[in-house]
Amino acid sequence: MIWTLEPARWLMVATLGLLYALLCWRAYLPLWRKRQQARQARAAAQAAGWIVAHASQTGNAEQLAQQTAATLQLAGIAVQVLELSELDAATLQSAERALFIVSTYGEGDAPDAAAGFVARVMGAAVPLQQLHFAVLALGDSSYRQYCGFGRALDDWLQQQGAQTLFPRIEVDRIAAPALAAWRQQLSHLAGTSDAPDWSAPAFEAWTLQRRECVNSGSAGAPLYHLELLPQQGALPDWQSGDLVQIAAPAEPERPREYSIASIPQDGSLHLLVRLHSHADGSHGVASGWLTQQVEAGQSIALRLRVHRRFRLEENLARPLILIGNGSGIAGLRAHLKARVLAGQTRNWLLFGERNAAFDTQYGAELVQWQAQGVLAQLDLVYSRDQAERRYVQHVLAEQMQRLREWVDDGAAIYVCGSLEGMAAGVHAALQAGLGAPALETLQAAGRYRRDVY
Ligand SMILES: Cc1cc2nc3c(=O)[nH]c(=O)nc-3n(C[C@H](O)[C@H](O)[C@H](O)COP(=O)(O)O)c2cc1C
Repeated sequence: MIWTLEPARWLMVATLGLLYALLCWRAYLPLWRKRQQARQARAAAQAAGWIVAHASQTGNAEQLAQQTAATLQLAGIAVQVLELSELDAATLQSAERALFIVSTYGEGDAPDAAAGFVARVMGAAVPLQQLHFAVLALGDSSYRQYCGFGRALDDWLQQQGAQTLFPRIEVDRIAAPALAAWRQQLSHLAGTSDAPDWSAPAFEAWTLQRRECVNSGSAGAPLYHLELLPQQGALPDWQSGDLVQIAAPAEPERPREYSIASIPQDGSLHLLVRLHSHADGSHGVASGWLTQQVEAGQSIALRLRVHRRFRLEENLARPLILIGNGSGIAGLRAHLKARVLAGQTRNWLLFGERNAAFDTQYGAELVQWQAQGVLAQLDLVYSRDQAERRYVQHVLAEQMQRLREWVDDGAAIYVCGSLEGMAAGVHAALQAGLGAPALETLQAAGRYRRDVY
C-alpha cells in the first residue's frame, strides 16, 4: 500500500513531480513572457492615455506637439509625447487615441527624423481599427506637394482602419487661423474651455551694428554679413545650430528664418543674408530690406528659435564632418566656433562655392583655424574655377575612404545649405559610400543632421 512507502521513495516521487512541473513551466515561459509584455504594453498605452506624435525638421511641429500635450494635460488627460520615429507598429496597435503633428520637407517628404517610421511602419499593413486619430499637417503652400507628408500619413492611417477624430487640419506657414482651429478641436475633445494661449514669443527690437557685402564681384547673388545686438538687456543665450526669425516691416505676418552664424561668446548675433532678386529685378521682401534698406543703428524685429535638431548636443564630443555651400556656411561657422571653444579639434569642413577669387566668405577665419590645428581637414570646392563643374558631393565621393574612417571613429555629419543640388547630391554620395541602411542608422542616432533650404 502506498502509505507503506519508505521516506526515500516519497522523496523521489516528489522530486520527479517537481522536475516535471519545472519542465512544463520552462516550456510555457516564453509564451508567458510574451503575454506579459503585451499586457504591459497595453497597460502603458492605456495609462499613458493619448499619444501625441510629432515629426519636425526645424521644431515647429515639435513645439506644437508640446503645446497640444499641455492642453490635454490641463484637462487631466494623460499624454505621452513621442517623436514619430519612436513609434512602432505594436505601440500604435495598443493605442486608442493619437494625435499626429507633422511637417513636410524636400518635395512632399517626411522630415529627416521620420524617414525610419516611413520605411519601417508605413511600408507595411498594420491593422489599426482600435485607433482614433487626428492629423495636424504643417507646410507651405508655395511648395508643389503642399503638406505632402501629413496627407500621406493621414491616408495611410485611414487605410489601416483607424478612425478620424476630426478631419486633417493643414497649416500654411504656421498660419494662426488653422492653429486656432486645432486648439478649438482639442478643447472640444478634452472638454475644456480654458486651453492655454499658444502665441509664439514676441519679436524683440534688435539694432543692426554692422553690415558688409562679403562677395563683391561674385557670379552669385550678393551675400551680406550682419551683426546685431538686442536693444533691451544682455545678449540672450543660444546654441550653434539655432535660427532667428525676422519680421520685415512690409510682411510682418511672414517672418523669414536665418541660421545664426555666431555664438554668444562672439558678443553679437551674426547673420549671413543672400539678397534675392525676382525675374523683374525687384528684391525679395526680407532679404532686400535687410541688405539694402536698414541702416546701421536702425531697428530689426527678431526672435530666436531653438533648432534642436541641428544643435551639436552629444555630438560635441564626437569628430565632426561639416558639409555645406553658399550661405550654408553660416550655421557651420557657428558650429566650428562652438567646437573651438570646447577644445574639439577633430573637425572636417567641406564647403562649396563658385570662384575662389570672390566667394570666400569667412575664408580668412577658416584658414586661421586650419593653421591653429582646430580644423583638421578643410576642403574648399569651387565649382567654376575649372572647365568641369565640381561640387562638394564630387569631393565627398573622392574622399569616401576617409569619410568612412571618420564615421567608424564615431563622427557626426552636419549638412547646411541648398537642398537642391548640394544636399540632394551629398545625400546620394553618402548613400552610395556608406550604404542606405547605415546612413539611416546614423540619421536615427542623430549623427546625420541637416539644415537645408
Ligand atoms: C527645404 C524645405 C522644403 C520644404 N518642402 C515642403 C513641401 O514639399 N511641402 C510643404 O507643404 N511644405 C514644405 N516645407 C515647409 C515646412 O513644412 C514648413 O516650414 C513647416 O512649418 C516646418 O515645420 P517644422 O519646423 O516642424 O519642421 C519645406 C520647407 C523647407 C525649408
